[in-house]
Amino acid sequence: MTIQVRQISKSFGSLKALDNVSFDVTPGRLTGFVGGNGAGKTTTMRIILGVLSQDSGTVLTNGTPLAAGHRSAFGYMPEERGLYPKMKVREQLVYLARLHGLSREVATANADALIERLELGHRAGDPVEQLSLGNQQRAQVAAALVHEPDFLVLDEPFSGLDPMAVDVVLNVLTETAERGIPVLLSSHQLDVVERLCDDLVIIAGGQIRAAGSKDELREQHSPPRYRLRADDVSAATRPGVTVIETGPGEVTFDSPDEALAQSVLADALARGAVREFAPQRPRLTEIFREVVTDAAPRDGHDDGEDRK
Ligand SMILES: Nc1ncnc2c1ncn2[C@@H]1O[C@H](COP(=O)(O)OP(=O)(O)OP(=O)(O)O)[C@@H](O)[C@H]1O
Repeated sequence: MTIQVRQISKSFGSLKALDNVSFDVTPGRLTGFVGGNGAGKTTTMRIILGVLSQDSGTVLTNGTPLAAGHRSAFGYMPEERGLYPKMKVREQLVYLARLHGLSREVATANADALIERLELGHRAGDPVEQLSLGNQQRAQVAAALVHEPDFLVLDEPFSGLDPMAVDVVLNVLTETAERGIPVLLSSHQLDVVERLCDDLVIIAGGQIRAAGSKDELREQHSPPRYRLRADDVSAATRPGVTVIETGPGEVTFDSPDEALAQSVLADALARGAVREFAPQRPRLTEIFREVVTDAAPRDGHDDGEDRK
């Protein structure tokens, strides 16, 4: 099942929080939804989940507009979280799964499996409010998954987690995606998203600035730049090639096409040993900066701090 967000717009008074937002969340892949404070991530997720209504636009699954009933099969980890603080972790997970119509046996089996996968076994009998924030967050992830959702939406699932907890949660999300469930997660931690996600959607000022697979985005936004480390790097000095940086035994250059870059490599090989030849791909942080600063902020769009 592919989730298709199509031309969603939403205003709060005079503030246009979302402006014609469109993107896909594909099964089997982790899609990272990235943007700064107030960019529109939570608003988009709430609209997908049906807890907030859009002014215009549609959310579709495989081409069919989403019906309210279908959304009950979604899993959601809201930004404001949402577990009952006084209820014990295991009891609460079983309860939530039962609310979605699962039998006691299946609900219990799912809860126990998630408790184990998220390494919460030692706290399963404690009320949520007694857990550390990181463990509460793991419990939230379990709550979003315990009823076997067919689409998973997580608002900032990694914020406040230590690196080991990030890995534990990530493994669970990757397994979920591998079972064919589309997973959309928002984050402002670009390094984490870069490591974890297959697809990216970049939003700023309520508009989608870039979307696609991590590799596609790197490809689209990379300058045609190469790095060569070799005995003799003088091959890069030739018409059509722009040398960006050079040092003993190494050179970074831009070449307008792959064939010309390959001829630099062939030449360098003819002259001696080549230790490295590779295209230089930009990091996500660089792409993000490029696509987000490309567009000036629009009137009335704040940084989201006033509401928090
Ligand atoms: N209920 C609301 N009433 C008024 N303005 C709102 C409301 N919800 C969101 N906004 C505004 O809409 C814009 C988008 O907010 P949103 O929470 O979707 O951003 P975000 O990308 O999730 O940001 P953050 O990372 O800070 O949570 C912000 O300017 C915010 O102040």
